[in-house]
Amino acid sequence: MATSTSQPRTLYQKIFDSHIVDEQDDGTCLMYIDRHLVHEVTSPQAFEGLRNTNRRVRRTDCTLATVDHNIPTISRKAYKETKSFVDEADSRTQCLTLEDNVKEFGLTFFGLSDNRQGIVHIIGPEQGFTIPGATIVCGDSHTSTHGAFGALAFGIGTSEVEHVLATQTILQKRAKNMRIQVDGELGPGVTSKDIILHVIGIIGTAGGTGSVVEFCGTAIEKLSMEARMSICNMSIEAGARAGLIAPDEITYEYMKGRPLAPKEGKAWDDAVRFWKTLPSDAGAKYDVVVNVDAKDIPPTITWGTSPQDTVAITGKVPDPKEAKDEKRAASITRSLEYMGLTAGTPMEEIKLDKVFIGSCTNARIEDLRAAAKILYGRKIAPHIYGMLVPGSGLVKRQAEAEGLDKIFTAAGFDWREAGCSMCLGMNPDQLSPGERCASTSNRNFEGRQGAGGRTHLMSPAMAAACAITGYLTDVRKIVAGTENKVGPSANAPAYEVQITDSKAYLGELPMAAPAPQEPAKATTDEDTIRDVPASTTATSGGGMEKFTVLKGIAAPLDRANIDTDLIIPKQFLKTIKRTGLGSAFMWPMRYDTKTGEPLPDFVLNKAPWNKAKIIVSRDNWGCGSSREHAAWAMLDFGVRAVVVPSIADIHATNISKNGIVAAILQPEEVDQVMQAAKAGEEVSVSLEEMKVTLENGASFSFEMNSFTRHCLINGLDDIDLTMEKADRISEFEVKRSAETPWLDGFGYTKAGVVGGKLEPLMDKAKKSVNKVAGTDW
Ligand SMILES: CC(C)[C@H](C(=O)O)[C@@H](O)C(=O)O
Ligand code: SF4
Repeated sequence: MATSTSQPRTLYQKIFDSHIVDEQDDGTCLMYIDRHLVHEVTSPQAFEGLRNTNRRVRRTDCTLATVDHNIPTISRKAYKETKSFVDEADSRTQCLTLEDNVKEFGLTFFGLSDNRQGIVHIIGPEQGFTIPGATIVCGDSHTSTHGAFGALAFGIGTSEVEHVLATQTILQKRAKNMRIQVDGELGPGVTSKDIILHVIGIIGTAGGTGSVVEFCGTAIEKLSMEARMSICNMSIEAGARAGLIAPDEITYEYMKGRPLAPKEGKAWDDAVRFWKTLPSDAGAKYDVVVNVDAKDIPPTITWGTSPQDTVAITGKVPDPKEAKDEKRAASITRSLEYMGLTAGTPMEEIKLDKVFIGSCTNARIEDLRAAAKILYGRKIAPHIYGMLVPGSGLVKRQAEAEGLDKIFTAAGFDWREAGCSMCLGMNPDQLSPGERCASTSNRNFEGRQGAGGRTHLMSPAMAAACAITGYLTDVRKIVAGTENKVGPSANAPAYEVQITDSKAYLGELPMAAPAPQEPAKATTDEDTIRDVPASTTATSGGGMEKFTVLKGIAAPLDRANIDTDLIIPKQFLKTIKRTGLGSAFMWPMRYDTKTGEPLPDFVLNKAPWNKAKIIVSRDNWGCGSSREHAAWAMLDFGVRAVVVPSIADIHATNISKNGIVAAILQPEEVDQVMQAAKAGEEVSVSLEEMKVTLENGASFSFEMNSFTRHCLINGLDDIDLTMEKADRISEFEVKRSAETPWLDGFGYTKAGVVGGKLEPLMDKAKKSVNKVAGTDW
């Protein structure tokens, strides 16, 4: 089915249309993928799949791998090899497994000995691997970050990672177009992080579900690339499939000279000419438009356990009595309890234990500069532990060249090595139960930074202000010297820092050649889920069983926004297998997080629901991370269907790839299924009739894309189906090479390094001076 190109189109539609390899009548498209980023958590099972089927990686030149989630952020001075450097056994196994896989499949890899290693969403843009107009995927939900370049970038699950590795394509349906327009001037102390938190507060964590969001307006156009990345990064927290910002002169200036960007000369000129055709046409239609006035955005933080729980720093903890309905009141009450907060408390009276400045949202050089501006000449409060984790080895080097590390350490921060760190705590950087943290990361879910930990999201400048007073703090007061808490020097001297060009280190090669590794040892399932009692249900273990009609007990999980961190928390993501995760399903709600003992009152621990085949829940089921482990845990527990009013996009794909059906019903219909589930009645889900039926005869229809239904009913592996289209993919590649040749092949040469030393790139670096104290926001 050809798409008409005569109509005005959005940026999203243009990129989508130009990447279609094949389209079926039901709108399912085979989309070509230009760039694939790979990390250690979501790739082991995908490589195993390739190995089991004797498949190779189709485009090694378009695939870039790094380690980021599991690695310790302690000094690497003593690093010799991963085997002895990563203490925790399961983390070590995942890191070593990736090292083995990149060797076996011939991929470019930034390992622990490479200065270019870092969080996957920081290194892609840094290297120029992220390119306007491209399609970019990674087994990670924050792939949306790369949309800041006008690239269509989205997170995928592990089955899709395998699909992309094998075929360089992915199956996609067209999303809705949503425009979020932010016009006007931002107030003092307001940053791009405040913009995105404010927007999520308005539209909610499901506001963007099924849509690709384009951010535009004068406030967005003025932002730097790094600030734009923070916004697109968190579009996944708004439920969007992807976030986009049209490329412009700021984009081209950022890209120029990066190792993998088109080289200056004809290649560069051709690429820029092409990129200039990408912005949305005048008159392009959007399904939803949200307008925001920049002056209405305050410095914004979160108070609760969802990124939509936002409040101005000058505000108060919300009162459930003022909630719009009972469901919202119940959810506020639950969040307040978890967060240890009392309704009506002024936010600035809330005392903190830790401050984390890091993550793929806010660990770039400009974020560090913003924090340094506030911290210069000041000390963090005595009761605070402050952790500063640069997003990549190159960001770290850059910060050190500018003297920022000295500002941080003089203030009392711990200056670490690059990685995801306490954003998610898959490594040792974690909150202890009850600890409260000001964090520049993107998720404040229950247990996100450590079981029982409490997270308040905010910008780097705000986090720095919080570190100084030890309380949630309005950064504007620090700048004005009017804060009234523990004493920073109100008259901290103005400080000027030489800011070197942030491309100065891009040509660098690894610190040392990694030592040869022994093959990785497989983690046992017992190791991975050692604290959890065994599942009472049979383990199906991966594969895709046919689905026609399912009848069984439905377990009621009567709450909205059950995120994938709740479905399966981080400690269970360290497995390199797909099986054995059933006993970890819904772990934070199912077990006492301190003792690991099952909570007898939790529905999945009680008959008859401990044998549930169906889950009934509320809005936005499966939001958050792209971890397919959530689907594997459900399957292993015995769940083959979910009945919900809405479901997050990536999770929906993940469960369908594992033979689990999502029946999306109207909220009132879900109410009835919920009642039946609570009564312990059996529910039937028929994919043949596309109906959910209750024991009392009530029956509700649901819809599903016909290709997904066909695969589910027949238990088909879509990699096999795509492999049949190999000729079409090859034809597409020939066309791509002719039209956009800069997308082919890796640009790494030794050009950036002469005799082991940096080329004059460093000398060429523009030097600029930036005031780092005062009010120059
Ligand atoms: C581990 C990975 C699957 C996950 C994601 O998809 O987002 C992680 O990066 C996160 O932030 O929760
Ligand atoms: S959100 Fe956190 S854990 Fe996920 S990729 Fe970003 S830094 Fe890593």
